[in-house]
Amino acid sequence: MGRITTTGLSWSVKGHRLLDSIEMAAEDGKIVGLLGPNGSGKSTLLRLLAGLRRPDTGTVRYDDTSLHDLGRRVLARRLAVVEQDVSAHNHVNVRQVVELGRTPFRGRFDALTEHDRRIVDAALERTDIADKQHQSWHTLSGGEKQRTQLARALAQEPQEILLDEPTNHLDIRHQLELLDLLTSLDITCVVALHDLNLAARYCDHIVLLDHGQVAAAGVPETVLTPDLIESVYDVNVLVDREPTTGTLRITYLAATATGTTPTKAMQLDPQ
Ligand SMILES: Nc1ncnc2c1ncn2[C@@H]1O[C@H](COP(=O)(O)OP(=O)(O)OP(=O)(O)O)[C@@H](O)[C@H]1O
Repeated sequence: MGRITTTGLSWSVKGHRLLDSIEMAAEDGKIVGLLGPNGSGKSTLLRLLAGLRRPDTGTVRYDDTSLHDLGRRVLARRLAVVEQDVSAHNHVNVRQVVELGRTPFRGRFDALTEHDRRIVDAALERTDIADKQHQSWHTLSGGEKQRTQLARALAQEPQEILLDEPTNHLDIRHQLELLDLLTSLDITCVVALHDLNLAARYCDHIVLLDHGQVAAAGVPETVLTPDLIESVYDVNVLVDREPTTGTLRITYLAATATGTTPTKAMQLDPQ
C-alpha cells in the first residue's frame, strides 16, 4: 500500500492563496509528475504532502489515514522526501548522509546493524555514488549531492517518495537513470519536474498546476496537449511521438506571452 490523496487542500500566506482546493491522487507504485511554471505551487504542495506545512483547509491521506492522525515516527518510516535545496550536512561523508535514512528504524543511540549496512550499500550502488562514499558531503558536485539524497531516501525503504526537481543538477545519463530507477521501484513517487519530455516518458499520471490550482490532471496524453501547455506555460509547442519508441515528444516553438517575447534589444544585431 502507498496511496497518497488530497481533498480540498488550500494554503495561504498573508492573505495570498498559494494553493487552492487541490484534489490529487497518487496511486500505489505509480509515478505522479507535478508540473507547472515557476511559482505555480509545486514545492508548496510537496511540503503539504510531507506534513511540513499545515493546510488551511483540506486533508492529505496516506492510504486511509489522514496525515494529521499519522504519528511522526510512523510517517518517517514510510515517507522519504528529497528536497530541492538540500540542507547542509557539515562534517559528514556521503555514507553518513545515506545512513541517516536508517534513523527512523533505530533507537537514538543504537549502532547500525548488519542489515542497515547492507541496505545502505545497496542504496549507494543503485544511485551510482558508492565510489564517493568516503568523500565529504560539502565537496560534492550538485548532481552528486542529488544522488546522495536519493540514496538516503532509498535507504529509508519507503512506501512513498516525494521529490522536488530531482533531476535539475543531473547530467543526461543520470537524469534517465534516476527516472528509470524510480520506475523500477515499487514505491509511490510524487515528483516535481520542469522537463515535459521526461514527464511524458516516465510519469503514469500528471498533475499540472497553474497559480496554485490544478489546471489539468491525468495520463500524459491528456495533459500534455498544445492547448493546455500554451495556456499554462505561455509557450507554443508541437506535440508528436518519437518514431522509434512512440513516446510523446514535446518540441518548444516559441514563448507566446507578451512579457516573454524577445524584444528588439535582446535580438542579435544583424550588423
Ligand atoms: N512562506 C512563503 N511566504 C510567501 N510566499 C511563499 C511562501 N512559500 C511559497 N511562496 C510563494 O508561493 C508560490 C509558489 O511557490 P513554490 O515554491 O511552491 O512554486 P514552484 O511551483 O515550486 O516553483 P519553482 O518551479 O520555481 O520551483 C511562489 O510565488 C512563492 O513565492
